[in-house]
Amino acid sequence: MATDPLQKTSPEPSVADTAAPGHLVVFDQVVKRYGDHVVLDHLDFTVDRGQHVTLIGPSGSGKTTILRLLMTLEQVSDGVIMVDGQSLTHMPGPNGSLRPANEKHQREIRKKIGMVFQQFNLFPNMNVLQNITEAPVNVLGLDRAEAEERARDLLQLVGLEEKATAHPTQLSGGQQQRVAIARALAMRPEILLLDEVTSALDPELVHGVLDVLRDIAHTTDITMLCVTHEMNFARDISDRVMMFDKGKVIESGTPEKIFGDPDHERTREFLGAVL
Ligand SMILES: Nc1ncnc2c1ncn2[C@@H]1O[C@H](COP(=O)(O)OP(=O)(O)OP(=O)(O)O)[C@@H](O)[C@H]1O
Repeated sequence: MATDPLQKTSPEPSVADTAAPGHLVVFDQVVKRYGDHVVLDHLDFTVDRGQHVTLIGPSGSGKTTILRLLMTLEQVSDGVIMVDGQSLTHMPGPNGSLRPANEKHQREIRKKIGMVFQQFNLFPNMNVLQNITEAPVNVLGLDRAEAEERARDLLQLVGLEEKATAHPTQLSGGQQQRVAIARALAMRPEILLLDEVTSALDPELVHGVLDVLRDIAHTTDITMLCVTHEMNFARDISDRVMMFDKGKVIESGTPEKIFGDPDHERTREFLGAVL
């Protein structure tokens, strides 16, 4: 019988084995600037373990930047990000001081986070199985046989068990994106970041990918942060929807509240344009 692909079977190196109670993700007065352009403006929000949070808002409001900061693809200009009780942005310095986190510190915390991008970013020279096992073997140090078993379970989860030896160019965009989802999950992340994962797909391929993600949202306890323009999907999977404008959360609430009866005029305008 296939094992649950999202169930942890062996202990993996973790920086926070003594996981702090409380919020899994904390943004505390986070500022991100590019030159004079303030993209995130003293942003505060939290995400609890197991929550599914969707970020919506106009183009350029800073949604992708939030995911890229969590993935440490970008660094904060100011403020603190905490993940599972540990600072992603800072580390202890001399004499009890704090200094900006270095790459090694961030790499350990980032093991808790997986991301799926708009462009699938699969390794073109590797087959599907190799794409999924590469990081578990090389980053987590997992035994190859165990990584392959995990990968096959995940291929079943995303409905691609027949494609293990195919190369990315032999797959449709929707299939490639489902491989990318399996690849992110193969690291057994606690947090899954989804950045407009269907935006690059032909319309007829969108449903297959969203169905897989709905399934994951409804059947696992993974925490999700999702940037999407698929409002029905957001409604289906979200515990909370956060509406962004100009680098700030202008309102936040259940999907029923935000999609049904938003408080903010800007939210009504935005939803009027996209729904
Ligand atoms: N590397 C960069 N250098 C300069 N400006 C950047 C960089 N990355 C992002 N920006 C700017 O930051 C702002 C926020 O970008 P971000 O991608 O986070 O927005 P978004 O809300 O995700 O938008 P979209 O819905 O269009 O993806 C934009 O004005 C963008 O041009």
